[in-house]
Amino acid sequence: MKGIFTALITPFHGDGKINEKGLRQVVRHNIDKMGVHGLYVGGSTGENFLLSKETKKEIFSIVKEEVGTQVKLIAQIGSLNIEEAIELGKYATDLGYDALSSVTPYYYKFSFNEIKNYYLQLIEATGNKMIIYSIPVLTGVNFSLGEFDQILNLPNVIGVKFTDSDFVKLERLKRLYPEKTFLFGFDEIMLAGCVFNADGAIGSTYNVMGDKAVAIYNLVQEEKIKEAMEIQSNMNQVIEVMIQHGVYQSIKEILKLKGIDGGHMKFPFSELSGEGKEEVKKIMELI
Ligand SMILES: CC(=O)N[C@@H]([C@@H](O)[C@H](O)[C@H](O)CO)[C@@H](O)CC(=O)C(=O)O
Repeated sequence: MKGIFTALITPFHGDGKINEKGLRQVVRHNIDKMGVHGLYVGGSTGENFLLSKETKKEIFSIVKEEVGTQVKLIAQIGSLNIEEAIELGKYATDLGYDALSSVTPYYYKFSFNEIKNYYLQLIEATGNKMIIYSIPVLTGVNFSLGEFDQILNLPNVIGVKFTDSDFVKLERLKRLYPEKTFLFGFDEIMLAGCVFNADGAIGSTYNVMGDKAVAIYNLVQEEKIKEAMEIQSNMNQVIEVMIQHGVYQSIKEILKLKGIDGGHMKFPFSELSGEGKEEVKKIMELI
């Protein structure tokens, strides 16, 4: 479970239903053109938390059918509803997903023990490998090192999707748990994550710049940091525009300009503005 994983976007039709043709094209683009090592399916980027259980299953199924065993597949199955999370986890496991992932339970201010029991129940019920999706900026859940120690020692926990800029904690975790996998979650500083011993990265922008992320990942292995920094800087010029106009919307627009059906957003997300389309067009030469 090392390398670059794309947090897969989900193309929708205007009525909010899955655009299957577009989804298959996006999967093919990630494998054949971006050359990423795996796909992280059902994450934030996939607009997952806006979807019904049935739609989530439809996505897991289409993606697995398109991918086969060409790249590694991680299914983000986390939900505030534990029964739904377990059902999705069993479904993705039965489809043959290499590992599951779950966001830390959010919205209510759960205690650490409540969060630990959530993962225990999920792991026991699904019987698959588990990657903890830690994203304090969106969930407010920020494990201490001691709490990470307990979480990482739960059965079947193989690692963490570390979407956090606390590099001291990242370096410490990898040093204390060298056998666990830490996949970095901020694309704009993924070079720093890899230099601080992350085992790779998971990110939304890799749908359109995954080749650059793979190049950075490889250059870090070769200790060519200066070259890697040039690519990271180039990526960040694009990401700046994406953040200004909507990351997911910008990704779908870039794909469309490349002839791939990125589809619509899921309500209540708005579509990319006219200004955003103009700004995205201007940065196409950087991608
Ligand atoms: C909130 C969010 O979408 N963060 C992205 C990043 O890839 C982010 O889009 C990127 O760093 C640009 O800011 C990922 O960490 C999220 C992710 O991997 C997911 O879709 O689950």
